[in-house]
Amino acid sequence: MTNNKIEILDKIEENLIKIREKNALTHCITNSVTINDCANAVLAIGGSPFMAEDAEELEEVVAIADVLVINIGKLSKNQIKAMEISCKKADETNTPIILDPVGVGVTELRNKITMNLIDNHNITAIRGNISEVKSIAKLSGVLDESNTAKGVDVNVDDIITKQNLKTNGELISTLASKLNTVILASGPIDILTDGKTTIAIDNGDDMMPLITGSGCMLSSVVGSCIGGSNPLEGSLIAILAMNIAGEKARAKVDEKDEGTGSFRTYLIDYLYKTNSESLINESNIMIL
Ligand SMILES: Nc1ncnc2c1ncn2[C@@H]1O[C@H](COP(=O)(O)OP(=O)(O)OP(=O)(O)O)[C@@H](O)[C@H]1O
Ligand SMILES: Cc1ncsc1CCO
Ligand SMILES: [Mg+2]
Repeated sequence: MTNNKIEILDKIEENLIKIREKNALTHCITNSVTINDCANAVLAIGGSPFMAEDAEELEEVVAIADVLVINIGKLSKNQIKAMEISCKKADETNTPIILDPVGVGVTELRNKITMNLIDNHNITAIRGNISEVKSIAKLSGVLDESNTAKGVDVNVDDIITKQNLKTNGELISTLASKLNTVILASGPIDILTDGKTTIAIDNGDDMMPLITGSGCMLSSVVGSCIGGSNPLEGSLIAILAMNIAGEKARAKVDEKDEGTGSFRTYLIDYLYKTNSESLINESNIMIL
């Protein structure tokens, strides 16, 4: 991708058309807490969700899928096996794999599963909160020490701010190069990088972390967008679509004096209403 902001924004319209035309079959192995929100988010952006995880059918599912999303939020023995079978098949069929390493750093099991997936398969993109991304940096030998996430939530000491943006950008870019993958680290400001181009995205709303699964939904939407375009540009559309939908959903709940339950519904509504004009005009991105 170019490092020119105008050229990056110029590609949004054609990529969003491609994503909608492709209607990428998005195979998700994900946690049961937010699985329904993920399926609805995929439909809203223009993908086609397929949540399958029984070993018996997985090779057939991956063979027809455009993209595979792996979310380790609520692991079970069956799911771990499903992830291994699906990723092995996805490597054979060159199907992009998106990894959401929920809670990596918090338990040994999550560390083991995450690093097994990263070390043994072609991961196209990793989407996690900044604590999760830093934990992977530590496990990969790119960072000496890291805080741990608070369960599935970011550690407050890690939150991306204007002050630590450059340092975080450099760290995540180094990690992306080392792992040969795109990384999208989320928070109040998000950082997206493939190791060559690094973009900060300052959109979204502080109500987003107050509903469960805004990150899981984002990872699934990243999957559909990558399946319909390409890793870096697809991830950029996904994060802009989610965060601008978040901003509009917040304005709507404030206007109607509502709360987080309604916010969750409006988030899907505005994801569905995503259009390139608003992604371009309302985006607040900076090339690092
Ligand atoms: N304080 C904030 N202000 C604006 N946007 C935010 C804020 N916190 C998170 N977001 C947005 O919310 C979405 C999810 O990011 P977050 O870092 O909370 O993911 P997560 O911790 O993996 O979530 P979960 O595991 O609950 O699904 C991203 O689109 C991110 O940009
Ligand atoms: C709350 C929760 N617990 C395991 S997965 C999940 C969804 C948000 O990541
Ligand atoms: Mg998460």
